Amino acid sequence: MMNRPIIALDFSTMAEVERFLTKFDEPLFVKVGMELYLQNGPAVIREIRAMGHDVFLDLKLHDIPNTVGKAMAGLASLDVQMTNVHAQGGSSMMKRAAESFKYHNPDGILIAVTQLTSTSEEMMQQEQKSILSLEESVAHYAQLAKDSGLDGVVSSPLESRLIHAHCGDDFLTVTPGIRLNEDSKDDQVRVVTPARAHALGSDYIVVGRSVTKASNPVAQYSRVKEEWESGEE
Ligand SMILES: O=c1ccn([C@@H]2O[C@H](COP(=O)(O)O)[C@@H](O)[C@H]2O)c(=O)[nH]1
Repeated sequence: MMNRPIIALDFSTMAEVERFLTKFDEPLFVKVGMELYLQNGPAVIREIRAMGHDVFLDLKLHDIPNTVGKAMAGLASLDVQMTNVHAQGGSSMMKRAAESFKYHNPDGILIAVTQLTSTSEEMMQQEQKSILSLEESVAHYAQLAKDSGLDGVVSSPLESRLIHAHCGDDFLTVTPGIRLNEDSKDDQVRVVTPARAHALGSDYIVVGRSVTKASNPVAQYSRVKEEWESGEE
């Protein structure tokens, strides 16, 4: 069975979140990112969990190992199903994050961001002065995350096959950069449709504005889910 699409709740206030979530009459898997968490704090997680939804807390921690390990202990106690760090923080940082997260939340999923879906190969080479191709860099960070004890990575679906080939089918690919055919890319660079993400073997898709900005979010979510599950546009 396919995992539910994860809906990115990129709102500023809890009132907006409540208005959005009360439209749905099923338990969802939602993502709380920096916009919502940094303006509202841990209370948003408690409220969303109390409504019966699963939560991916997407704060992309990236700091020295001690700081990330201690911060992760706090996040893990929030009863979230998934959270993340930035793989570019390195293996020591990821190992400390994994030890801390798994100790407090043994059933939770810990993943690492490889290269943001708003990053292109040109940006990597010109701005990060990377000598690797985008795919080489994603594969490298995925392997580093696996070796550090993490459960999977964030990438575009365009790299899901490559990650599974390097790290195995059980290593999770959690993939934003999802757009329906008629949608604008906005600030994203590496985008595909839900059906294409299915064909490319992603384990999870993360969908934000396609659903949250739709005139009928419930109908749009059903369409995303149907495409994702069937693999057909
Ligand atoms: O590489 C990444 C990592 C995280 N994200 C997050 O996913 C959603 C995508 O939102 P859309 O509106 O569907 O573009 C957003 O919360 C990002 O912070 C990502 O896009 N890419």
